[in-house]
Parts: sequence; structure tokens; C-alpha cells
Amino acid sequence: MMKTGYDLLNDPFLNKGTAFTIEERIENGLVGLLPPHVQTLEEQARQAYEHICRKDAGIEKRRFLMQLFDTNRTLFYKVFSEHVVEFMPIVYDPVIAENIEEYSELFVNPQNAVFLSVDEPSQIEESLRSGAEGKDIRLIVVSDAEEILGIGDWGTNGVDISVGKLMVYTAAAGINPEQVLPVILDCGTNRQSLLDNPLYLGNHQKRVTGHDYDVFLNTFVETAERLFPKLYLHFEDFGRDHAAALLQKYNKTYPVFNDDIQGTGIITLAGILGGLDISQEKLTDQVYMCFGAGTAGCGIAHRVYAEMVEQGLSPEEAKKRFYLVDKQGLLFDDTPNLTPEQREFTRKRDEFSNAHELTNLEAAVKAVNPTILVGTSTVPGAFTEGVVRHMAKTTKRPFIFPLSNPTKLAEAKAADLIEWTEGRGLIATGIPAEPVMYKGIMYYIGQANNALIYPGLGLGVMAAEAKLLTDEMISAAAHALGGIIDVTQPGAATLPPVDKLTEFSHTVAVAVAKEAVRTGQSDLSEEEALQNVDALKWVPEYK
Ligand SMILES: NC(=O)c1ccc[n+]([C@@H]2O[C@H](COP(=O)([O-])OP(=O)(O)OC[C@H]3O[C@@H](n4cnc5c(N)ncnc54)[C@H](O)[C@@H]3O)[C@@H](O)[C@H]2O)c1
Ligand SMILES: O=C(O)C[C@H](O)C(=O)O
Ligand SMILES: [Mn+2]
Repeated sequence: MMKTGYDLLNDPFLNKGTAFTIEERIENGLVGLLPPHVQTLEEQARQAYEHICRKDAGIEKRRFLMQLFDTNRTLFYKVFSEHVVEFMPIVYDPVIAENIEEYSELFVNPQNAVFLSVDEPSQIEESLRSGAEGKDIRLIVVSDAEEILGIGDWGTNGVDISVGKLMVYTAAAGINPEQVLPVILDCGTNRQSLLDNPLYLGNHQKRVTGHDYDVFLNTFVETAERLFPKLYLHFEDFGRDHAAALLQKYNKTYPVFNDDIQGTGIITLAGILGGLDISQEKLTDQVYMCFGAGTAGCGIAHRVYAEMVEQGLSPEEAKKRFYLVDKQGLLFDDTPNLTPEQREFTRKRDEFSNAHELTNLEAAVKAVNPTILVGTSTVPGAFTEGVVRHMAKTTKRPFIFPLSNPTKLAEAKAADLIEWTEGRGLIATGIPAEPVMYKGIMYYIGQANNALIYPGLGLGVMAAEAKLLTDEMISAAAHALGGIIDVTQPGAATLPPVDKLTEFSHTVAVAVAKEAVRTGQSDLSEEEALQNVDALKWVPEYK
């Protein structure tokens, strides 16, 4: 049934607000319900942009943008797409982190997300059906919010990350907002301040783990896959104990993706490959150190390792080039409490005469002389001047990637890294960083954030209707970002700039779709898959 009157105005997917024409107003019971002057989408977008410009604080700008999102998706995406560089940090990381911390206090609208509770697995199907409203859902971003960015466990407040990641899918890769569903799995929270907060909108109980958690997750995955047969399922910000295990459990059956493990792995490898284009060195000569060997840290190490093997090293030779540092210091075979992912890259104590002293990053860096240092530790300022100057002394072009988000948790600031390495550092950061002027050269800083890769990757998987997301497709995505930057320019960035996000998302999608077809993960011809890359793209305009 066609919606009319306020039902129409209150449906963000159908609403055009003041852009409803006189004829549409007459036909749809809108006469007298809108101010008389009819605007174009372009006029609405300009007006909205000027409104946002009046606001200073990021969180205020975000609130206004979310009002647009809540009332008129087309207008929201028109404004967002026209100002991607400016609004990415507002809609997404880092400002999204502020919003998550205050989600319950600031709540006005559930934003078409689906809220599932660990106590009510029997309601999963009904909830997903209601959220989908009969639409052809192709993409779900789901989180249990145990490890949101680097800010930890935020329970139901973490729904913002599912909504926010999907906004980037649409702005970057044109994924139709009517074919996506943000989902939050409320499994409780271990954050006492939320449990004590009467305004907290999630379940006021400690996290459920073990059998009940597994059953809940499995019911969710199986139900979603049954209801939406062409689903691409994106996992986001699960805790270290569950993220890799869930990926392993489902990635041989369904096209599933863990952004923190795989997305971050791809974008970081792409940044390293970009840096190697600049330094004209070989990956297989590098010595890799991970600081913060959790979900993202081990995911990235695995991806770089797989690339070394692809480039000709034996698995044993490649492993010798990896060192993980976590809370315990450098990780050895006999370090207590290792995760299965850490075990892949532990070292032997007898490799070092002072193994017992390697309990912190600086000691480990001095013992190993890494050429690549990637931070996913959530420890602000961990890449100290001492650590960085040591790398600059022992390595001609040190790779230093402080990737922890949001801004307040980054292991270092780009400007310090350029100065401490005297401009020789090959840098990428998790959050956007301004270019740095140093001794007459402008250094552009690559943003190694998975947002630069997951939209294109997802579009490629969906276009090919791939059965699974495989290592080959992931590798194709990492290689697709090469050649976009002119690496001969002094101060060139290690990764392409966000203002080219839509273009390179397309490039990534094409590479991934082709690889899916080539490796038999798609039943489509290459031509059909590539046609789908274009056909799936939604543009913000009124129908
Ligand atoms: N740039 C990106 O695209 C991107 C993607 C994913 C995650 N991240 C960031 O990486 C960080 C980690 O995220 P995660 O999902 O991997 O979390 P996680 O909890 O799985 O991993 C964090 C790891 O850091 C370790 N750690 C904590 N304190 C430490 C200390 N003092 N010294 C050494 N190690 C320490 C933890 O033990 C854990 O192993 C977050 O800040 C997140 O925002 C960035
Ligand atoms: O959300 C981001 O900005 C990247 C990443 O997924 C993270 O968890 O930090
Ligand atoms: Mn994440």
C-alpha cells in the first residue's frame, strides 16, 4: 500500500520533505502539510550544509546530520557524499565515539536498527523481519559492542557503530540504504557505569558468555542467512575472545567478513605496499613488529605474513620476520595467556640474551630493530620519541603506523613521527591527520582505517554474489589500491586520500568481483559481476 500524508513524511526512505512537487503533494495527501515553496534536492542540500556550518562542535554537527538521516535518507546521503572528507570524521570515527559514550542520554530515534537481546533468542526472526520491512536485505553490520574502537565495552550504545559503518558503505560504495540492516546484539555489558546508569537503554546485566552466547550468536547468524539468502554479513567490534573464533566458525559456510581483522589487515597491508613503492624496498626484507596483539593487531600481522608468503618466502622464513608485543611485553612461546592468534607469531626465548627484560615496547624495539611498527594497542603516546628515534637510527625508511582509534588513543601523532624520523618515516594513522610541513616539504599522511577498504570490498562481494569471502579476494582488495598515488612526489602519502574514496571503492569492488569469478566463488560471468558493480550503486536522488 502506498504511504500518504504523515506516514509518507515519517518514512525516511520515501520522504522528500520540501522537495515534494505540487503534483506529488496533491496525489499523496500532503496538501497543507509542508511549507508552500518547493525546493530541489540541491537546494535542500545547500541549505542543510549551511546549517551545519553554523555549528562548531563535531558532536553538534553530527546531531544535525543524524536528524537528516532520521527524516530523509536521500538528503542525508546527498549532503554526506558531497562533503565526504569533511563529514567522515563527524558521521564516523572519531566523533562517533563521543556519541556512543552518550548514546543513551542523547537517544531520539532507533534509526532503523534491529536490537536483539541475548535473553530473547526466540525473538530474533520476528525482529529481523520487522526491521527489514519486506526489503531485499543484502548487507548486515552486526556488533556485540564488547570492543568498540579502542573505547571498550558499550553494550547497546554500540548500535551506533553498526549504523555508522553502513553510512560509510553507502557514501563510499553506493550500497543502497534500503538493502542494509544495522544490528546490535545486546549480550549485557561489563561496564559498571552503564549498569549503574538509570538512563542506559541496554540490558542492565553483566555480559553473558559461554553456551548461551554461542547459541544466541548461532541463532542470529542462521536466521539472518535463512531470511536473506544473498546476505553479506559484516562483524564489527566484537571482543578479542570472540572475533576471530566467530569468523573461523562461519567463513567456510557464508560470505562473512570481520572488519577489525580483515578490513584492517587489508588497509594496513595496502599502506605498507604503498610505502614500499615510495621507498623502493621489498616487503620480504622487512622486520614487522605489532604493538597490541589483539583482534586488529593479529589480523594485520596475518595479512602481512600471507603477503610475504605470496611474495615467495616459505612460511618458516616469513614467520621469522614477525614480533608481537602485548601487555606482557614481547610474546614468547611460554608467555602465559596467549590467544590462538598470538600463538602463530610467538618467538623463542633463547633467541635473546636478555629475553626477561623485553617486557615493554622500547626494550623490544631495541632488541629487534623492526622496520615496521604497527600500533593497535589503545595505549596513547606509546610510540615515544625514544622508540621512534631508535627506529629512525636503525632503519632508512621506518614504517610507523599508530592505528588505535579514536584520536585520544593513538600511539603517536603524525607530526611528531615526521619530526622524530626527520621526514624519513612512512606514516599512516587510524584517524585523519593533517599534512605536516617539515623542512620545506609537505608530508601527506595516509589514513589506514578500514573504512577506506570495506565498502569497496563489500560491493565486490555483493556484485559477484560470492559464496564465500576468501583470502584470494582479500589479497586482491589490498593490491587494488596500488598505483593511485604518484609516489615520486616528495612527501607522498602511503595510501590514497579520502577525497578519492568513491573512485577507489569502485576499483576495489571490480578487483574483488573479478577475483571471486576467477576463483570459482561466483556463478556469474565476469561480465555479469562487473555489470552488478554498477547496477548495485545507488545514488542519492529523488525517485
Ligand atoms: N585503523 C583501523 O582501521 C583500526 C581497525 C581496528 C581496530 N583499530 C584500533 O585498534 C585498537 C585495538 O582494537 P582491537 O579491536 O584489536 O582490540 P583488542 O582488545 O582485540 O586488542 C587490543 C590489544 O592491545 C593490548 N594492549 C592493551 N594494553 C596494552 C599495553 N599497555 N601494552 C601492550 N598491549 C596492550 C590488549 O591486550 C589487546 O591484545 C583500537 O584502538 C581500535 O580502534 C583500528
Ligand atoms: O571504526 C574505525 O574507525 C576503525 C576500526 O574498525 C576500529 O575499530 O577502530
Ligand atoms: Mn572496528
